[in-house]
Amino acid sequence: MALRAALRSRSGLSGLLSQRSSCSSDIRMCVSPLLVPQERNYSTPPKIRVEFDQSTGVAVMHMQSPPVNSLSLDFLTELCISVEKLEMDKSCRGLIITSAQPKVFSAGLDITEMYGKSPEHCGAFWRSVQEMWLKLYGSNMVTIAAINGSSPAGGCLMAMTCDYRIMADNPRYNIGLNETQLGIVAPFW
Ligand SMILES: CCCCC/C=C\C/C=C\CC/C=C/CC(=O)SCCNC(=O)CCNC(=O)[C@H](O)C(C)(C)COP(=O)(O)OP(=O)(O)OC[C@H]1O[C@@H](n2cnc3c(N)ncnc32)[C@H](O)[C@@H]1OP(=O)(O)O
Repeated sequence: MALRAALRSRSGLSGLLSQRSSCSSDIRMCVSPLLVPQERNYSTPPKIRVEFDQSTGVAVMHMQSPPVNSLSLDFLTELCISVEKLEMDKSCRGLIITSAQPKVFSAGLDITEMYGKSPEHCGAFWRSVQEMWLKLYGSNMVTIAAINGSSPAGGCLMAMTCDYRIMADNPRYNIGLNETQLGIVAPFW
């Protein structure tokens, strides 16, 4: 419902994002090496589940945030912490990222994080997006996106930051960047 409201009010959404784009250099400098969980509600089930096989050195990260693994601040924070933990374990050489949700790898940025929120919240959210792709793109592990469902926009970004991508062969699954259709201008990075 909130997504539909946000899509109906494109100008509000793009306005907020273009506000952030005007201080993109500031954002770049603000990316911190460690994300501190700020709004994590520990009563909710984890959005990320990691299985690490010591014998192969390969970890599988299951994204399990119903319904569509949208990239909320909480989700991104958990994901980054999980990647950091694996990075610190030198026996972990490879990381496979996949979805535990049916038909969707990730729906991209959580629209509800950007609609009707304060500039401060949008700033924190955008930093967490940057942190996610920087962490994956710069990882020492071999990273693979096992794309077992649709992966628009931020979901595509996440997959692109991995070293390899394998996508399930299903014509119903889409992948690509659609932010101009949504009226979003991706800021400089
Ligand atoms: C290599 C280095 C490069 C570095 C570059 C750095 C930066 C680059 C900058 C930007 C690039 C990335 C930009 C990202 C922008 C975004 O991600 S904006 C989000 C765009 N996402 C979408 O438009 C996806 C919209 N959703 C869908 O298409 C479909 O929902 C789906 C994912 C294909 C699933 O379809 P399905 O039929 O199974 O489910 P529903 O459509 O019924 O949805 C179920 C439920 O989920 C809600 N929902 C869907 N998507 C989102 C979302 N993105 N955020 C929040 N909520 C979402 C939907 O509203 C439904 O909820 P309900 O109505 O309450 O049931």
